[in-house]
Amino acid sequence: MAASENSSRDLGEFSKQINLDSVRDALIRQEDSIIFSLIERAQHPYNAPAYGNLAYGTSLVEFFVKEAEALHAKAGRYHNPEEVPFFPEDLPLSLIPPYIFPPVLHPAASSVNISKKIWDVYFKELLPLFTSNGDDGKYAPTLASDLICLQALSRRIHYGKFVAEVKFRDAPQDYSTHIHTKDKDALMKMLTFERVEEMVKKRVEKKAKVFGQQVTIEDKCGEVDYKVDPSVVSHMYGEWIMPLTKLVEVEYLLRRLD
Ligand SMILES: O=C(O)C(=O)C[C@]1(C(=O)O)C=C[C@@H](O)C=C1
Repeated sequence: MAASENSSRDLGEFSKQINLDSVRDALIRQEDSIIFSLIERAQHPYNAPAYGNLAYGTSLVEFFVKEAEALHAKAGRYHNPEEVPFFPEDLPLSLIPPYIFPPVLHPAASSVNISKKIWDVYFKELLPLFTSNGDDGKYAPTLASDLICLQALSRRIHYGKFVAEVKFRDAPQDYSTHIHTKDKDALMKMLTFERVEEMVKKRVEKKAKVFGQQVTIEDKCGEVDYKVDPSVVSHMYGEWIMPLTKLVEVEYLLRRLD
């Protein structure tokens, strides 16, 4: 749909329809993208030379992601408030007319960007957990897979802005008290649902089992070999993906009354 086709009435309606169930549904859907992206990346070993510094001070991965983001920016990817670039500096302008996204978030949302943290966590913590040691020399497909992983993780984690927005709308008075006093711990406590987090960890483990099985025509008995260890996926969610989503939620809420 072209920009001119989304009427302001439709945009307003959408903004009102979003609720905790719908944002949680979006997070559940994004689990599929994350798990498939990990499975794709796990086809290759760690491939350290893709991440080391090149002679002129950058790495192959940095070059690859910057160039890809420049192309995506020209195609309008970052008009979408769900998409946050890793290298926002010097991105080219979009060549296509902007699609007008429903104005769900507070304008200060655009200043919430934890891409650098996500980048560090992905390369230092996550990648070594789900790739084997070694170097197959196939750096182009490796980096293409890294890009998809990074984008899926970033979209999920920054989606915390939408989650925080619906939580704020559901209890504006309670959140405002802690926002005024900048009480990060109280905000973190208010937005945390341990029971939901346990469900997320169990579900992603199950999805990793279903999506990561070798499918054969004959039924096989015995040990199943998974493409990515399902318990590692659950661990990643518990240790990094959900905590970073909550960090985004807190950062967004702190700016919600600006
Ligand atoms: O579902 C929520 O309420 C969220 O805030 C999302 C999320 C998550 O990252 O999955 C984060 C915090 C909650 O404790 C539970 C789950």
